[in-house]
Amino acid sequence: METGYLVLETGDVFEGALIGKNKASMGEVVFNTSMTGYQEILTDPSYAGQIVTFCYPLVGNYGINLFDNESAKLHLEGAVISDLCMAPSHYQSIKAFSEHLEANGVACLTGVDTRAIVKKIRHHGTMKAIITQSLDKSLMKSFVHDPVFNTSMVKKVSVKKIKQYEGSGPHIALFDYGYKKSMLDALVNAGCKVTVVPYCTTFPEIQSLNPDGVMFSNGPGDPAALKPMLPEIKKITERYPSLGICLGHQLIALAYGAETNKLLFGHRGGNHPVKEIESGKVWITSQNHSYVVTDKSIDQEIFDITYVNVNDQSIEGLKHKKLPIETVQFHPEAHPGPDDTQYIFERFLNTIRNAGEMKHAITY
Ligand SMILES: NC(=O)CC[C@H](N)C(=O)O
Repeated sequence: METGYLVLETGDVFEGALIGKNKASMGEVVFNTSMTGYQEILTDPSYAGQIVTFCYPLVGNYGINLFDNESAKLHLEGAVISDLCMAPSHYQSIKAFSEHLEANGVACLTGVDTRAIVKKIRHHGTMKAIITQSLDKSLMKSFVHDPVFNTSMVKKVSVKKIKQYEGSGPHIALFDYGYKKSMLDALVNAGCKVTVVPYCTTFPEIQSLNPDGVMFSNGPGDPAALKPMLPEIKKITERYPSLGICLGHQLIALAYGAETNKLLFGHRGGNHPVKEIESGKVWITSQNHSYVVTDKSIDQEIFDITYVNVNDQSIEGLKHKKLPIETVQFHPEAHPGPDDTQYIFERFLNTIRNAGEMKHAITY
């Protein structure tokens, strides 16, 4: 293995061993506190443009299997690991983490003090970083010119054409902003027919599919980058029972006039406690996001706040007061992390079953 470096925007340099892609890789450095689930994290499209620091010290010990991919590709820009296991042991393992990254051209720096990196991120916030083989000065200049931080990555990860999955239950249009397969699985396993649609699908295009409900998926980047789509999202949610998850939640809130802001270092992990306001119950949730809906920007004439984060009181869920629209910031589909909040999918499907008459409530 060759020597490599993680260089942060602050100028801090961490030396380690480089595997995967041997040239420079740039992204926004974030950290994830999950103890397992590295394969799901590698393939979650919401990590596009990011370098993920794994907080759990041992990664790769159970290898890579055929079942845990959340999408067909690895989307992250790079991985930073304390202790990478090169000889995995698990009956389902088909290859090692290092082989998987090498085959997919993703840079990985291992043998670094990830605790020190996490401390930097917690203090300065998520920031630009490079995984590199050389400490060439010209590389550092590219921090200033990185397009990744200015454009929407949703376009890159979304399907280009609609894709259908047959089922005998309700028909759901699933907006693909970079959806995780577990989200599709939750619907298909419940018997739904699912039509996955590109991120830029308009209201008339959704109407022509005649769905019973619409789901707005997770996805990478700043939700504000999808501003041109907000009027369409508003019309769609006024017409069809809707569920928004993570980026989908943020977009629905924006469409109804709320604002989003960026947390200092986000929530990424498998044990984020979230309080359900109505029942007072605390659910342990899977999370992966930087942005949140700004609480003061929510019009409480339009939305009830349904969930809040126990650690920082940030908004974790909304419910429209009149229309069947529900949104959650966390990931009920889990993978990785606990599936305690899977009931949100069941509730959505029950809402659809009870909402038949609403179809004609608002017409255009
Ligand atoms: N997982 C997601 O959908 C993330 C949403 C958004 N990209 C954020 O970071 O907040």
